Amino acid sequence: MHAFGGPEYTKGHGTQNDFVILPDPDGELELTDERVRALCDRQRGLGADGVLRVVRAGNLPDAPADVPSDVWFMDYRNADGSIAEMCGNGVRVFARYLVDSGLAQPGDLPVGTRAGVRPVRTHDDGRVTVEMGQAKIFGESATTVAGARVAGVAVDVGNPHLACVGDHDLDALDLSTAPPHDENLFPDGVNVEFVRPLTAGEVRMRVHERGVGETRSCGTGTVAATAAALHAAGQTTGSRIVHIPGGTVEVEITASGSTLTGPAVLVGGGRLSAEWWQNP
Ligand SMILES: N[C@@H](CCC[C@H](N)C(=O)O)C(=O)O
Repeated sequence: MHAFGGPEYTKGHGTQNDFVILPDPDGELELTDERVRALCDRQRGLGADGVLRVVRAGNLPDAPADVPSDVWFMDYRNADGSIAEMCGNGVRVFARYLVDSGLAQPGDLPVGTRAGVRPVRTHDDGRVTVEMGQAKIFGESATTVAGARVAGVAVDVGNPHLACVGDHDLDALDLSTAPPHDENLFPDGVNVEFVRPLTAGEVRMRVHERGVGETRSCGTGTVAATAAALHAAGQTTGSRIVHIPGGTVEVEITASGSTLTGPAVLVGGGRLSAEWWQNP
């Protein structure tokens, strides 16, 4: 057996939005953009949509001041190395990792993110519920698909989204490149959801994620999609079952916040090669 000798990792996913989890309680790993890109690369690395570093908030210099220092902080990176404020599927997988590795007790626990602390509840059946905060609709906008304008609403779920609700032919959508967006409304880029209402209370969605590309699920995206679907139906509160290519999640939006419930799976883990980590 090779003694790989590099950092520990675990691979996990939430509705097939997949992550490499790096435990680093003291914030000692030098997590460069290049290392993140290499880890997420599906040919030269482990392959993932993003990286979740597990660090005590007090040991991460850029953790927001309102996150208590002893809270476990999800230092999230997109596959291209960029930092995002929030990742809903990531929080579920992160909480599953904390519980399964003995860093937290099952039940209710807080997870620190760049969008603030997110209260989480782990369930016995493997699902995890995350309190996602308010999904704020802050404007109307549009993108273009195959030369045609597609209208949507701008939604802030801690990170930015353009959620387009309509009678889309989701199977025919080409999301191999990023749908164009209004740079004035979304100066830091945007995650774009195409949402098709099904029967009452259910929608289907595909997503192109900022810093990643098309993914099989996006937790914050499902919350944005639900807020947009409710808005299109003239409502501000309610719930939706959201079907994404990687599975199904449940979203509820109330007057004061929102919740996301879905599965969180740990696949396995080991150690990276120390040599690869030095020069990935
Ligand atoms: N997959 C995530 C969202 C990850 C961040 C996003 N790509 C961004 O840049 O905002 C989720 O499950 O919410």
